[in-house]
Amino acid sequence: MQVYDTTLRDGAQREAISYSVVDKLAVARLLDEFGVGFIEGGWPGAMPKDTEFFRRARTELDLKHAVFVAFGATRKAGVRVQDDQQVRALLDAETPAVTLVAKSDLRHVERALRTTAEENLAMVHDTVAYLVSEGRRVFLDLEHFFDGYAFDPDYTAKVAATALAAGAEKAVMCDTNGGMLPSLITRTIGEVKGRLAVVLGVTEDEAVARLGIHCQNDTSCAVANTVAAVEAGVPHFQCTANGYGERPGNADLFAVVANLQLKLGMPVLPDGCIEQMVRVSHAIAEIANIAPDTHQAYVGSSAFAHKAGLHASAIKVDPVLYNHIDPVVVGNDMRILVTEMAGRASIELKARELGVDLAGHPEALSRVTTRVKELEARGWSFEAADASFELLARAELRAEQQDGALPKPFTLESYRVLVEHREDGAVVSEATVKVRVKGERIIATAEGNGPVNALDEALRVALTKHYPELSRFELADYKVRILEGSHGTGAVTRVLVETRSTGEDWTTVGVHENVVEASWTALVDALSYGLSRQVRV
Ligand SMILES: CC(=O)SCCNC(=O)CCNC(=O)[C@H](O)C(C)(C)COP(=O)(O)OP(=O)(O)OC[C@H]1O[C@@H](n2cnc3c(N)ncnc32)[C@H](O)[C@@H]1OP(=O)(O)O
Ligand SMILES: CC(=O)C(=O)O
Repeated sequence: MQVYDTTLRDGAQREAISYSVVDKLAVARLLDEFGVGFIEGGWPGAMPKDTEFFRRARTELDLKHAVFVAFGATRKAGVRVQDDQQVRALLDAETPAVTLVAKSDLRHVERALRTTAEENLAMVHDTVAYLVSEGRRVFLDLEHFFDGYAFDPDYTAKVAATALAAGAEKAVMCDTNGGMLPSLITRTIGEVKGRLAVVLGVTEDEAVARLGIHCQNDTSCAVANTVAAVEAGVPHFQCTANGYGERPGNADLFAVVANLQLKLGMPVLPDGCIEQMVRVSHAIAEIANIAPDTHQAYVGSSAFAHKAGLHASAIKVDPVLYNHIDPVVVGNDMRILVTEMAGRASIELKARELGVDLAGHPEALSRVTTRVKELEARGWSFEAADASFELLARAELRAEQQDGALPKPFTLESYRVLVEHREDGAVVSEATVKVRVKGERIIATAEGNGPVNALDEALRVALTKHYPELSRFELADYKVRILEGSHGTGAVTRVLVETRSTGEDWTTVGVHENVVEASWTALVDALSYGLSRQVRV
């Protein structure tokens, strides 16, 4: 099976992606580590960056698994192949393999290329034969193959046969406009292999073994179409990391590889590579400057995240019951989400994940479950606030064990926040907190660029003497959402605070009609949680 990656060529045709040469080198290394068989690096001669990339790759890219491929078009109509500058640039790239794009839909030949059916066949033949004579492995991408085949099957099959007869290793059927469905792919390949077998004088199995598949994702079926082609006997498939590509994109390399390897038992990658899937997917997203899709199959952080209580109750018995694969196989993790849809099993599993054992404490478990549902109904959201959930679970566990309340690093007497709009337009916030810390009453005041920042600063001033570790805590993110009121109440504000300290981050939540009070709750949880992890309070 040939796993052919075109992230650096077709994937770069996605809106908003613009790789530098250094980015391209880094992506190529990641794809090679992932074990793909071919890496299409770009179109040398079409843009200076790609020409430069191929020049630098010669000395800077030491591929362990993959064959490096340059991409370009067949010679121009009416131009001798030896005189075509684009074809020259393909040779100058000095790659062991070249992929040529050719028109295979007669309408495109006549209307886009503005040439004859015969000249297009000659362009294909001459360019393939020339590059083969220069020692290159040649693949031919048949643009608009499926649309062309539906319009004029004889001509489209003839373009494929011409390429193969001229020495192309594979004729790759491209669903360029991405309009196919799996059943149409299967049916077309069934017919095409029969036609090619006759023209090439080989068996149908030998004919299909000379084909490849390249699917765009305009019907959201690119992965399914690719898998259908492989199931029909096609031994070469082209994909891009995370499905990046023109318009809605291409077939996602990771989903195709996982489907073939894990569902159909085809060993498409070298041993040990499939476990790298999540790491490679996210690293390429980072380089492409595109936030990873959390819901992407196999590699998304939500790909194995379970929210429904019923799921969790079965997962508690055996995770296999609600996961289509073991997430570890692709380098992912299962997660249990705690929300209003949680049942006792979800709460027990989530608490266990956070190191709180509620399994032997049915009353505490019930109370935490009820409390989560009540709070979520009032606008709280624990899904993204593990730290607040952990504090809640620990508090209920201590109550059941009659250990008293969860120790708090401080108790609040009061806080006050002022926002002053001055004559010169400056807006200054000032907060005063009065707290008791280890028996000492402390009053502290601080200014900030907003009321929450001022509160955070004042609290730190008050607590730092007793908890110097606080200086390492950094408020990393602060999100506010206004929620519709429910049960006759007014709107409420939900605040999520993300805090970071050395090697760790955690998120807490607060909800109130007043944004400052919601922020205060989230801040207090953030500091309490952080201190409970780092010092005994
Ligand atoms: C389906 C795909 O995604 S294939 C990959 C497409 N990728 C790209 O187009 C990205 C890189 N492209 C480019 O940088 C430029 O389009 C270039 C350098 C290739 C060509 O630029 P230009 O010479 O200015 O031509 P332009 O882009 O306007 O048109 C393409 C030309 O190639 C011709 N052409 C198109 N397909 C082929 C083909 N398979 N074989 C030969 N010539 C072709 C067109 O007829 C047109 O010729 P014309 O200039 O004589 O009218
Ligand atoms: C070649 C290619 O990218 C396509 O036809 O979609």
